[in-house]
Amino acid sequence: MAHARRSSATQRVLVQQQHHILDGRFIIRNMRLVARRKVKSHRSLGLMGLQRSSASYKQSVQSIQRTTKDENKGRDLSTKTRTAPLLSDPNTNDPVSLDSSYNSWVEEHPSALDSFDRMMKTAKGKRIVVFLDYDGTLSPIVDNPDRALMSEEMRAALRGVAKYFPTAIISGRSRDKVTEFVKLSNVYYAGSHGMDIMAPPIPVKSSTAGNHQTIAPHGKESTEVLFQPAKKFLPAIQEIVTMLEEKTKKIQGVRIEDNGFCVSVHFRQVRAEDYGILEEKVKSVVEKYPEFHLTEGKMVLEVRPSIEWNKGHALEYLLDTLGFSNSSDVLPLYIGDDRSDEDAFKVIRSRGQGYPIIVSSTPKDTKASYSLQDPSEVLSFLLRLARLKEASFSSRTLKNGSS
Ligand SMILES: O=P(O)(O)OC[C@H]1O[C@H](O[C@H]2O[C@H](CO)[C@@H](O)[C@H](O)[C@H]2O)[C@H](O)[C@@H](O)[C@@H]1O
Repeated sequence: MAHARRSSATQRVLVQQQHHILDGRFIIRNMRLVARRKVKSHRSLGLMGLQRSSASYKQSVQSIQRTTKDENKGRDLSTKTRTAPLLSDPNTNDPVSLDSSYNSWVEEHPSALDSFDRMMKTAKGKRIVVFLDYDGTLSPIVDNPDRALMSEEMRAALRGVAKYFPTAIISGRSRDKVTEFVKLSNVYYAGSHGMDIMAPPIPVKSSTAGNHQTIAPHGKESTEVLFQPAKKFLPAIQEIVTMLEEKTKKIQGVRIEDNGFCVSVHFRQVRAEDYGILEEKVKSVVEKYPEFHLTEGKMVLEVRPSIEWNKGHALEYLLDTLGFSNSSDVLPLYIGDDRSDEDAFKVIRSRGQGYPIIVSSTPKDTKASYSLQDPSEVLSFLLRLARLKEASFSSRTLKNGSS
């Protein structure tokens, strides 16, 4: 029984590792490594009876090369051709026909770049508020979470967007970490999947914040306040971090990341055969804390306090604090790549206004309406968004100047 459980866990991690390889395809300096791993993964999948044709393997390597070359040029890639990536069904592990499955998924979740003009037409007269996830959205997925740096181009594009639209980043990272990565003062930051928000001090609807209080960290004069609905769990979280470090220290490749109000257990560099034992160890820690639960992200297990608060709540909270609680003409736009972003997608859907956009190069079950393939497409989208305002801003200035 335990063996069966472990081998299905091992299969799952192999599939995730295969997807990780796709995630890693944006990193130019890792290109060779990625290609080598693909060969390795190709072999492992072959051992599992998941043979893939060498033609499709070649096609995937060519696709990696094409993408990295494009990124090298560092230009607006909004017009680049979308190539269907390599894929196996994450539920069944069966190889799937790449072009057909990806293309039919894109029909249901059209490219936000291709749909840009239409989206902006609908947005006319409405106030766009931009929400972004960090990892896998603003920065490419990499092996070492401490090295998930945002490019200077992305930073400049984000700065441009934030100049014209209220902009917030809602990340699973600790707020300090994501602030340190992004380094921009004109955006709002929410860390720990929205459980740690630095927001404007405008009173929020009681329905959004519940009984949770805000704190002005810099005294009365502060222009921002802290909202931390999971504060009471901090001592337990510290215990959990220590316990996880202790219990997993013998498993090669594990990384424990203290994200403030939640904890990440990274297994991206753990050998597939060790995943089962790691999962058991993590579960045995979480079982000791009934007020916590386990969730899964991209090759990461996350321990979170069981409070009714997620990225969706954080989005609503920020809209309120930004002064849009009763506004019918606000248009939230959320771009994210991971499972926790689905909570924000759902909120936008239920509001019946706004654009939930998923970043994915593989078909996925999602509540998002639009898609972008990877962070390079996110960059193109942000550049277009900023340019749109810049253009209308300068034409208005010209008009005013000439009259
Ligand atoms: O909500 P996010 O900002 O997307 O944060 C979710 C997790 O992101 C980070 O992990 C992911 O990115 C790493 C760096 O590319 C990668 O190594 C890891 O496998 C991914 O899961 C972050 O390190 C986690 O703590 C966040 O929970």
